[in-house]
Amino acid sequence: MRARLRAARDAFVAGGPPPITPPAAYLARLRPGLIVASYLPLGSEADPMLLAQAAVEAGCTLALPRTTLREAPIAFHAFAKGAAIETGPFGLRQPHADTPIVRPDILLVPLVGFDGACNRLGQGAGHYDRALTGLPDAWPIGIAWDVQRVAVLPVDPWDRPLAGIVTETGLLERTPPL
Ligand SMILES: Nc1nc2c(c(=O)[nH]1)N(C=O)[C@@H](CNc1ccc(C(=O)N[C@@H](CCC(=O)O)C(=O)O)cc1)CN2
Ligand SMILES: Nc1ncnc2c1ncn2[C@@H]1O[C@H](COP(=O)(O)OP(=O)(O)OP(=O)(O)O)[C@@H](O)[C@H]1O
Repeated sequence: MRARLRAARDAFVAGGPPPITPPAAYLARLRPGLIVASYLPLGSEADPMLLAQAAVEAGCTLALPRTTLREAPIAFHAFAKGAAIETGPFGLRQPHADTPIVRPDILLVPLVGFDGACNRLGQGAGHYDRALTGLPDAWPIGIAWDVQRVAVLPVDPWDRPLAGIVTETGLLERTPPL
């Protein structure tokens, strides 16, 4: 399923990716001082840039994930405009190790696949599942292209669902809310 969804994502983006714009329910949650974790897209991943920009405009602090080994948990580092970015494992663009580690309030989450119940299929390393288990009060929203939607994803006990998913056509909200 991961291989099929990555191929669908590549084909979609090859046609010229549309922008993903911030939905009203996301904008309504932004408050000065909140920490919003974004990510820098890899390959054909959906780009959360416009949502990250809206967070900065609302006075939020941006954070980015940092990965060392596939086996190790990810950490979120504060990211200030103009701060240096380095290339890490898998070609990920990420903040330097010496920038402060922070605890996000809102997370823009990359994904390989999602379903109508806002279940998420990731890279298979458990990075976001583990991070979200440690952030039970945070609001996680997935960022994706509509072609990444499947009817039903298999759910494992450790899988963390998302509060919603934003695609190029709008916001899918989880019912009941997280
Ligand atoms: N842009 C982005 N940043 C992110 C993630 C992500 O999915 N996307 N992560 C989410 O957890 C974390 C990094 N974790 C990762 C874990 C495994 C692989 C991985 O196995 N990649 C495969 C195949 C990639 C492909 O074909 O698209 C590989 O390189 O072999 C990548 C990232 C944190 N930062
Ligand atoms: N809270 C956790 N603590 C320890 N291990 C975890 C936790 N959550 C997931 N894992 C481990 O991570 C591995 C990968 O999980 P899974 O395949 O569901 O990842 P995924 O859905 O691709 O999402 P992502 O990698 O982004 O979190 C599993 O072997 C699982 O045991």
